Amino acid sequence: MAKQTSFFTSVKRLYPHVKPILPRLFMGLVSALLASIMALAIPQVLRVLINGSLHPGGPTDAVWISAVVVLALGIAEAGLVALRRQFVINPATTVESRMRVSLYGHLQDLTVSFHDRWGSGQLLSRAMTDLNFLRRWMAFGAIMLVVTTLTVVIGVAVMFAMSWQLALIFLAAAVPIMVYSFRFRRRFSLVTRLSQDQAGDLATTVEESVHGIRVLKAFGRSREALENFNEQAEELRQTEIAKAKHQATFTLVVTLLPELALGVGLVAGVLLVSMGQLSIGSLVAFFGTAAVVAAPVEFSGTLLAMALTAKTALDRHFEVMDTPNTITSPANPRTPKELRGALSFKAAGFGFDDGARLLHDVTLDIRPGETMALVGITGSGKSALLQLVPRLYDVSEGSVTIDGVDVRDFSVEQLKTVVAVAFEDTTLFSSSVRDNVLLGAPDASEEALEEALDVAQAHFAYSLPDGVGTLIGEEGLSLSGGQRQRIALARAIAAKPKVLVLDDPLSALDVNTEELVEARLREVLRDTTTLIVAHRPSTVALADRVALLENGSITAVGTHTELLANNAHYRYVIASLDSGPKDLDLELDELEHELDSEQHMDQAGEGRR
Ligand SMILES: Nc1ncnc2c1ncn2[C@@H]1O[C@H](COP(=O)(O)OP(=O)(O)OP(=O)(O)O)[C@@H](O)[C@H]1O
Repeated sequence: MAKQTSFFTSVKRLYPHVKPILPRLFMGLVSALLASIMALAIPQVLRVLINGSLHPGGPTDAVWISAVVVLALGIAEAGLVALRRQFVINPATTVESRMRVSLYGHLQDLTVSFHDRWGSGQLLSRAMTDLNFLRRWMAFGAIMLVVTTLTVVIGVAVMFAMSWQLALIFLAAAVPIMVYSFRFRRRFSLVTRLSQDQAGDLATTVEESVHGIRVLKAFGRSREALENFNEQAEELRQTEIAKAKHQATFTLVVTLLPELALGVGLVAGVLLVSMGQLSIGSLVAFFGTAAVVAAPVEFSGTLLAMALTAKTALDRHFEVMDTPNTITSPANPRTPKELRGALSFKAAGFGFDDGARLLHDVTLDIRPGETMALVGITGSGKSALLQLVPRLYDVSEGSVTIDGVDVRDFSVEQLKTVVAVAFEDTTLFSSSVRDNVLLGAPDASEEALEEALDVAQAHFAYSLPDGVGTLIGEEGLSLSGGQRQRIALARAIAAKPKVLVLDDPLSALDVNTEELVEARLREVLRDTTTLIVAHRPSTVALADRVALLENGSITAVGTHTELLANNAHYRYVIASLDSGPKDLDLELDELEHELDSEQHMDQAGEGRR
C-alpha cells in the first residue's frame, strides 16, 4: 500500500512542472476571479435600483441604466470565462505532455527488475489517464477551487454587509458542511485510489489478452478470458458507483443545507424588513448574492472530487518517478586500455528481487574471440546469468568484467556499444526491418545491414513487400518465429560488439537454416567473444568450449567432447536437450570408438616396446 501523504504535500510536487506556466495560470485565476466579481456585482446593481428608484414616481432612467449595467456585467463575465480558458488550456497541455515525456524517459531508464514487478497496464494508465486528470485539474479544477473559495469568502462578506443576522444563519449551515467534507475527503481519497489502481489492472488484462489472443483462441479460453475481464470490470464499476455515491451524498449535503439556511433566512429577512431593520433592496441583494454563492458551494463536491483524483494521480505518477534507477553510470567511468573482449565472471552471485539466490560463486573466464556455450537444465539460471553482462540486472556479489574492468565501472552508454544481445523471445518494434536491425547501430552503413542480414540468413527481408523498408512489429507485417529470431540475431550482429550474448537465438530455425547461420556466424564471430545459451546440440557445436551451469554455479568448463566423457551431469543435460538422445547415442558411440582406438594404439605401442 502506498504511503498516504497530505493533499498539499502531494500537490507541492507539481510546482517544478507548473513553475514555467505560473504567470498564465495566475492570469487565468485573475480572469476567473473577475468573472465571479462580475456575477457578485449584479445583485448590488439591483439593490441600488430597488432602494433608489423602484418606488412610485421614481426615475425611469435608472431602470434603463441598471439594465445596461447588468447586461454589460453579464457580457464581461462571459468574456472573462472565455479568457480564463484561453490562458490555461495551452500551458496545461504543455505540462501534461512534458510530464508524460519525463515519465516515459524514466521508464526507459528504470531497471528490468522494476519492469518485472509492474504490470504494463498500471504504467499505461499512469502515463495516459492520470496525466489527463491532472491536466483537467490544472486547467479547470485547481483554478475553480481557488476562485470558488474566494467567491464564497467575498460573497459571505457582502452578505454580512447586507445583514449580519441573515449572514449568520447562512454561515451556520457551513459548520456541518465542513465536518462532512472532512469525512468525504478521507473516504473519497481511498475509493478514488482504488478505482485508479483497478483501471490500471484492467488495462493490464486488456494488454495481456491482446498479446495472447492466439493462445486464448487456440485453447478456446476466450469465454474464460471474457468472464475474468467481466469480473474485473464489475469490480471497477462497483468502485465507480461507490465513488459516485460519495460524491452525490456530498453534493446533496452542500445543496440542501444552504437551501435550508436560505429558507430560514427568508422568513427572518421578511421579519427584519417588517421591523424596519433591513431595506427591501438589501434583502433582494442578500438573496441575489446568496444565489451567486450557492452555485460554487454546490459545485464544491465536484471540485473536491477533482482535487482528490488529481492528488491520487500525482501520487501514482511520483510512485514511478521516485523509483530510483539503480543501474547507472559511475561518477568516473573506466574503459579497458585495450578492448579485446575477455569476459570474466568472478564469484558472481545473483537473485531476483522476490526470490532466493539463483546464482552464486559463478566463476568463468571466456577468452577474447572465444565462443562459449552455456548449458544447464531448464530453469537453472542461464538467461539470468547472461543478462548480467549487459547489466540488465546487476550482480548481488562478485563481479562481471570485460578486459578486467567491472561492467559496473563502464559508462552505461559505452557498455551498450561493447555488448550486444539477442534473446530467444524476440521483440521487434513497429518500424522498418532496417531500423529494427540497426537499432544498436543507427549510423551503420547499408553494407553493415546487408552483412548482418546475410549472417543471420535473413535474406527473406529483401522479398518483403517493401524490402528492408517494410514495416514490421506490432503495427506492421507479421513475421514467423524463425524470421523474427533472424532479424533479432541480425540486430545483435549489426551492432558489431566486442562481446555478444545470445540466449538461444536459433531455437526457432529449422536445422538447415541453423547450419547456414552457424557457418556464417563462425566466420564473423572470430573476433567477437560470444556467450551463447544452447538448448540444442547443434548450438553447442558452434562453441569452442562449453560451461555447465549446475545448482547456480559453473561446475565444469571444457570442450563438448571432454565434458561428455567426464561429466555425468553434462551427459544428462545434453540428453535432455532437443533431439539430444539420438545425437547423444551417436556421439557416445563415436567417443567409445575413439577411446577404443586410443587404447589399441597405446597397447600396440607398449607391445612394440
Ligand atoms: N523476472 C523474474 N523474477 C523472478 N524470478 C524469475 C524471473 N525470471 C526468471 N525467474 C526464475 O529464475 C529461474 C531461472 O530462470 P532463467 O530464465 O534464467 O532460467 P534458464 O536456465 O534460462 O531456463 P530455460 O532453459 O528454461 O530458458 C527460474 O526459476 C525462473 O522462474
